[in-house]
Amino acid sequence: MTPDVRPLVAGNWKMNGTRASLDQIKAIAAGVEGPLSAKVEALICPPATLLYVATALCTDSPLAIGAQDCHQNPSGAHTGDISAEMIADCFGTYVIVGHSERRTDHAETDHLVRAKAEAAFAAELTAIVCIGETADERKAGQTLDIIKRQLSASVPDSATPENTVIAYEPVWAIGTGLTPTVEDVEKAHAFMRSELVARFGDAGKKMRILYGGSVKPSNAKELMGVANVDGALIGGASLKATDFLAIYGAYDALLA
Ligand SMILES: O=C[C@H](O)COP(=O)(O)O
Repeated sequence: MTPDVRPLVAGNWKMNGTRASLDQIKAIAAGVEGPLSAKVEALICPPATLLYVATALCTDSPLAIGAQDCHQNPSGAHTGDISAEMIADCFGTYVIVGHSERRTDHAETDHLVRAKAEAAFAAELTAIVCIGETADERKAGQTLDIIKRQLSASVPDSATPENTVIAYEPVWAIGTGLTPTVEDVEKAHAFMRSELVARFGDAGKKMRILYGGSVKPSNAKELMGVANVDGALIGGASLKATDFLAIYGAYDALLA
């Protein structure tokens, strides 16, 4: 955790979820009602097909709804893409950009990810900019070099604590059940904090840095308790309301 920074517990549903899954969103929205919501923010990013109906379900809820990607342009001939403006038009407030699955499946570069984050800012969305090393890069001892390059190249100069969240997701930890040691998470997050402060000054002290990669109810308290870990980006465990809420609820003990 970082002093005076409101953590964010975010779920990324990836390419999962149909209308039947809206019951999980309803349960999460109901589950995050209560005193903890003043201290910890909750977000679900369903597939784009569910975005509008999900925001409609959450109008009176502290649960925020976001999207998983946006195009870098505001409109135009880009079949199959959605713009940041369209997400805002559906009342989404966040968009994930640069997830490693997009970097791999769609060959997204740091330069493109930065342009997408800028498009998000223009539509008054908060961008969750994802970074993280692969297993080979880790084995080669390049973790901090990769983090440094991706942070510097993917995060726009106009980033602020309000419009930007960083999500550190070691690629080898995503969906594998593997997580870095607490010491490794602490080291990576301390490094990102120092890089953000060097670039953005005081604003860099307040920018949230999430950890993502096999976060589960069983390891949430330990991971969320690490210095400079300001929440989680959760894949698989966010699909079930009970698991998501158990992770969110880990802050009950951490903030007690
Ligand atoms: O965006 C979320 C991450 O890729 C983590 O996924 P996971 O929790 O299934 O490992």
